[in-house]
Amino acid sequence: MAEFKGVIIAAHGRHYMADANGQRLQCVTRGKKSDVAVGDIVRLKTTSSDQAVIEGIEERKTLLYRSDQYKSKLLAANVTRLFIVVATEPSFADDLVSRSLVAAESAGVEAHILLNKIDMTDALPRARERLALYAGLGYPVHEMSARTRPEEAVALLTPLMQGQSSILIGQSGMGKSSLIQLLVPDADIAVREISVALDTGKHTTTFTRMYRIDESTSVIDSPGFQEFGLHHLTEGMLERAFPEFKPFLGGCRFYNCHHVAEPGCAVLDAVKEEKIAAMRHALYLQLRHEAMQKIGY
Ligand SMILES: Nc1nc2c(ncn2[C@@H]2O[C@H](COP(=O)(O)OP(=O)(O)OP(=O)(O)O)[C@@H](O)[C@H]2O)c(=O)[nH]1
Ligand SMILES: [Zn+2]
Repeated sequence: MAEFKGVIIAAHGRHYMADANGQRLQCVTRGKKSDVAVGDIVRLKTTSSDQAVIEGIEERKTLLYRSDQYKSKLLAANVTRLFIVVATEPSFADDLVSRSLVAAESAGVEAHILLNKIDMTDALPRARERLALYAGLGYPVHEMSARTRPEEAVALLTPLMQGQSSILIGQSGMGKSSLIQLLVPDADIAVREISVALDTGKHTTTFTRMYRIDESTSVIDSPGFQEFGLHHLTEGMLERAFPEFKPFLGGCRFYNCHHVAEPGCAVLDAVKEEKIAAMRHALYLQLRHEAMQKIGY
């Protein structure tokens, strides 16, 4: 049987769904391997009319993943743009926004922030104020209301997503599902089909899936997350994932400065002078600490 190519459009544990020229195939990997991610282009061999085995993974352009002390979890492959969905209410966690930005930077993925629920005007000024930090770092922040101004939200997002492989991530309750519904009107049906095929039962929101919008445009919906571990990042990757550190990186007294407590550290000086936000430096220290806890996977 000849090999052919497909794209992984859903993953649930070690069960995958691939799309090969419009045909949906349930897939498994050979052996115990589970290193396949949604968005991967895979080489397949059919085993029955709607099933296939994954023989290999084509080289990835990008790979987003999370990790804790013990293991890492692939989030999505070949993504070119990451959208972090936040809302005026409930309020969002800066820690998760920054971790997502660090993940995007280290994967070479362009990150944007979507501020949803701007109809909740009481909470809007505070949300804007908090997001000014990220806008100041160069991350585009786009405002919308999925519920009260859906057409405007679609008009804003369509050109941002055109020709891109996007992923939407966000904490629960920010309106990510509402935005996906606007962008992919038949998302519900697609999800039901996939969850029957992959036998995910009621857990329709617990798996990552990709929707094709047109030939060159796709969007990945990933489950809401409360934690975003980045234990896999090395110190060198970490400092480069904070764009605001860049102007200062060559300026430390010690060439191998860790920017923790060293004398003559240009990064620490910049924090003192408020050129770098203290909160972001604190997260850098936290991520550095986490990376050192890595047990090896
Ligand atoms: N006021 C207002 N409410 C919104 C807006 N967008 C979504 N909501 C509401 O916010 C709640 C959460 O929206 P969802 O789209 O389910 O949020 P989610 O981020 O997908 O959350 P999970 O499904 O828990 O991951 C729902 O009650 C939506 O109706 C908006 O623009 N304005
Ligand atoms: Zn330093």
